Amino acid sequence: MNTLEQMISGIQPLKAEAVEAASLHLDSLTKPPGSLGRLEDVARQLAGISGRTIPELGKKAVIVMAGDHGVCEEGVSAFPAEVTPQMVLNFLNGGAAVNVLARHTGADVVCVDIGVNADLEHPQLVSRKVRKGTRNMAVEPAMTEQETVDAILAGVEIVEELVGKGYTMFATGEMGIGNTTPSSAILAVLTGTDVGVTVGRGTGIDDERMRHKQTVIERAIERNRPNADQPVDVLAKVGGLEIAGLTGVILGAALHRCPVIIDGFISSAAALVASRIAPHSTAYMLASHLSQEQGHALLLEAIGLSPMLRMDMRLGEGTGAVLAFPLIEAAAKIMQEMATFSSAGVSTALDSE
Ligand SMILES: Cc1cc2ncn([C@H]3O[C@H](COP(=O)(O)O)[C@@H](O)[C@H]3O)c2cc1C
Ligand SMILES: O=C(O)c1cccnc1
Repeated sequence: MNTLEQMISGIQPLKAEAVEAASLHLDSLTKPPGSLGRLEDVARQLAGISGRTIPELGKKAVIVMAGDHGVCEEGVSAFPAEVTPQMVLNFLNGGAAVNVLARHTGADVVCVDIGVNADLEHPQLVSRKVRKGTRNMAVEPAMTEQETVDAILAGVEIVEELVGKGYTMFATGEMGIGNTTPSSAILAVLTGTDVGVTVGRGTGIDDERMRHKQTVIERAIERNRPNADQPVDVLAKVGGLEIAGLTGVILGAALHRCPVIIDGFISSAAALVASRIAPHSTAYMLASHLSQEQGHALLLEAIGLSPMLRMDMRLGEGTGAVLAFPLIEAAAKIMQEMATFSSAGVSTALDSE
């Protein structure tokens, strides 16, 4: 994999024959047709992704991309930027919410420094720093196009390495104080929606600060004039390093025919960009939960995804996505373990033979 263009051209649609074969298998199992609802949709999707009627899942990882944001200078978050590197150390020591939930669901946490504004060293840290934080997008473009492409390709490469180590399923996670601000900007630009609708409370800002956050985002869009038809331009001008890295993770998962579970608002902004860069990539995505962040429902709708869980969470880190892992695995087990009408000697519906 060399360039963004080569990578994009490698992303293929789902295998239609495997989806069809999975549908037939689902209807042969000892249950009324369709009665397992969205688990059946997931089973069909897993078949189309892997090309195997009966999917087999291996190791799973949540990739937590961490980066800082120049726009924090404008006072858009309830927390100071120093929290980003502090939380990275917390991830590496296993103490953050995503670590607990990933342990609970049997997933590994892969923590990546893609753009933290601090010198970090730790044996478990994946160091892929593109630069120390973005520039303040309210003043100038957050990143150059080259920095943006470098961050995307870093995400693709991390997935590639994990695939080589036997990982078959990925979840997106992120840490970056201020990152709901670029996420709202991306949503506004790529969907042509007013910032008043896409802005949200993030870590918990009050009404006054949220109005200020809205004007900061509006100023960033006005100053930088991102081209809505060029998703990489949007990502560069009003995005973030961890968002670009996650766009790469999602594209990398699609390239390697692996399911990728999308977390909350920020991860979904990365997914929206991925869907605009490579429309086939959406078929590899599963939306885990509906975040409380205003704008998340609109964001998922813009990608064409429907969330599996409603837990009123608004944390990020990949916390919602790792909680959805067992549901995906449950769908695969239905395909692997359920008896068919003929094997179990159960009568089929009245109007069939
Ligand atoms: C201790 C702490 C842990 C977090 N883990 C995720 N976030 C979440 O909050 C940030 C986005 O919200 P905003 O745009 O308002 O800054 C991101 O870092 C996101 O991952 C956290 C935030 C804090 C304070
Ligand atoms: O939905 C999210 O990912 C989210 C929402 C608020 C703050 N941080 C993350």
